[in-house]
Formats: sequence, C-alpha cells, structure tokens
Amino acid sequence: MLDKLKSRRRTHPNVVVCSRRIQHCGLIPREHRMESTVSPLPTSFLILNGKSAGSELVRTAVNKFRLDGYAIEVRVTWEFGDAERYVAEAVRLGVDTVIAGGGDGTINEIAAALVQLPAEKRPPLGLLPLGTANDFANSCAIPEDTEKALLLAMVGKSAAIDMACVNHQRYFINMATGGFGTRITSETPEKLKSALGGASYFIHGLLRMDQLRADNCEISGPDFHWQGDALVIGIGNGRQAGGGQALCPNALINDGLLQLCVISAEEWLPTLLNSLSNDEDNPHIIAASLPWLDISAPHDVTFNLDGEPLKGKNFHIDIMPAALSCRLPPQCPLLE
Ligand SMILES: Nc1ncnc2c1ncn2[C@@H]1O[C@H](COP(=O)(O)OP(=O)(O)OP(=O)(O)O)[C@@H](O)[C@H]1O
Ligand SMILES: [Mg+2]
Repeated sequence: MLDKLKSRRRTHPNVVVCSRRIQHCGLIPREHRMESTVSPLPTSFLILNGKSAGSELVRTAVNKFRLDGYAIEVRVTWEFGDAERYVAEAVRLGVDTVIAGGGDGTINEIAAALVQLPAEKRPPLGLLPLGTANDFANSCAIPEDTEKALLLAMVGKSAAIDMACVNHQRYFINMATGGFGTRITSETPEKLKSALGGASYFIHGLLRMDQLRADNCEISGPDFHWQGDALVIGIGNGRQAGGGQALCPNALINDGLLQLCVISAEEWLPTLLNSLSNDEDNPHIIAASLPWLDISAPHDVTFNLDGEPLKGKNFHIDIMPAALSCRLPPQCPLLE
C-alpha cells in the first residue's frame, strides 16, 4: 500500500530538501522560497484538536511519516477560533493538504475556514478521525487505523465535495440536526464522551427521554412545504449524526443536494424505534432532496451543525456544490 502511494508522489516546491530528509519542522513561506527548493513529497499541515494532543498513536504516525520524508507541520487547538488561524497559516505556507485531526466539530471548523478562502488558495482537506463519534469520517469509510488514515489524508485522491451554508454565515459539512437529536449531542457531557465514545450520544439520549419535547416548525424549499411538530430534523450533506444514527441514509456529498429527514412527533416511540433504519413507508418520516430550504419556528430552536450548536427562529440553508476538495478513499460510499 505504502509503495503504491509513494509511486504516486508529486513534485512540490514547498519544502527544502536537506540530504534525503525534509526539514519538516519549518515549512518555508511562499515568499521566502528559492527556485531550487523542490521536494518529491507532498506537504501537510495537521491541525490537531487539543483533546487529542496527547495521543501516542498520532505522535508515532507523524514521526514515522516524517522519517519517510513527508513534511508534516502540526498545530494544536486550545479553543474555538484556533483552527481558523491555523488554516490561514497553512495557506501562507502553501501546503498541499490541511488535515483535520479531531471529530466532526474540528472538521467543521477547518472546512468552514477553507470554504471562505478564494478557490485558488484553498488546499484540499484531509481527515484524521480523533473525535468521539467521527460521524463524517466513519460514513466516508476513512480507516480507523491512525497511520492508514494519516497516509490517506496526506496523499489520497481528492474529490470535489459540497458543503452547506446556514444563514449565509455558518457552515456544515456533514449534517445539521434539530430537535431531540440536537439536545442529545450538544448536551452529552465530555466525560461520558471520553468514557463511552460514540455510544455516549445514544445512551445520553435514552436517559433524557423523559424530557422529550417536539419543536413546532415550518419547513419549505423548492416544491416542498411541511409544518408540524418535529421530534428530529436531520439535514444531511453526509448521512449520519449523533454517533452512527443514519438519519439521511441516501445522502451523497457531491450531488449538489441536501437530504431532509423529519421525524414528526405523533406516535414518537414506535417511530423512534423504526426510524433509525429510516423506513421510507413510515408516515411519520418526511424525506426530501433539496438544494436549499427554509426553517422557521415560533420559539428558538437549536440546530447542531456537525455537533456545534446554533440557536435561532429562522434558518436558511443552501447547498454549496463542489465547495471543497477532500482526500477520500476510492470507495467512499458518500460519492456518486
Ligand atoms: N484543547 C481543547 N480542549 C477542549 N475542547 C477543544 C480544544 N480545542 C478545541 N476544542 C473544541 O472542541 C470542539 C470540537 O470537538 P470535536 O467535535 O472535534 O470532538 P468530539 O465532539 O469529541 O467528536 P465528535 O463531534 O466526532 O463526536 C469545538 O467546539 C472546539 O472549540
Ligand atoms: Mg463534536
């Protein structure tokens, strides 16, 4: 596998070759590069969520690939906002790939920063899943093994993928969820997440059933209108959220469409039990494929954009076709 990928390496002018090794701890900014500085290896900029900063698996994988000659810069986030600054740094350095090392929220923050750059400056995104649920990476079939995932993130083939924009200012790459599902993911305690991983969202959801409350809302889009009490609203660019719940099982990330799935509140228990397999005949599930949609509610509702909350009464959601390029496995189930 490694040999096959190595044979596909491209020449890139971003790094200085120092004997056979690359000076991986200091990529040279574009303006300071000399004509003769060439490297046969791609350069990567790994933005690691601070929650995974201590991972020995990551350290071992990065060191291994650096010894093989790959140039990998690593930055660690401490709080929201750090990733965007690091993306700006990565662009200044002219790297071949920006790698999101974290969960769905980390991918969201990095993808949102990338999509706001001018297209010609936008490097491809790579994924190193290190979060709790890793819903986007899992549904893209990114390898669980850290070394395999890092190699794919550095040199995998990139594909153009869509993103979604909410109210012209926020973004999601995987899914926006509202209603009951939202409250599960935004309120699941960090301790439960680190102890139980993806299952924590589901378990926390079961514990919270007594507080189940539907959101009354109106949803409209091209040739589509629905109003009612929604228990769960899923708007998918990708397919699953909340730790493996495939709310939008037919979604594709390069079809220029959003998949809407609403589980209405009537007879919620049988619906909930059946719904997670998304039975198309179930009258309590409303599904549609739309390029944009508007959602309005009389009271504040919270939407989770890739697990990060956004509160409001009115949401306008647009698909942004081919907004990013992302290094994905050849058999990624989310590509058409
Ligand atoms: N050093 C840090 N410690 C704690 N939180 C951090 C740190 N750096 C960034 N964050 C925050 O982490 C959140 C993103 O976490 P992320 O979604 O990647 O992990 P997760 O929630 O465990 O995984 P998943 O969403 O896949 O279940 C963002 O809100 C971000 O601001
Ligand atoms: Mg998260």
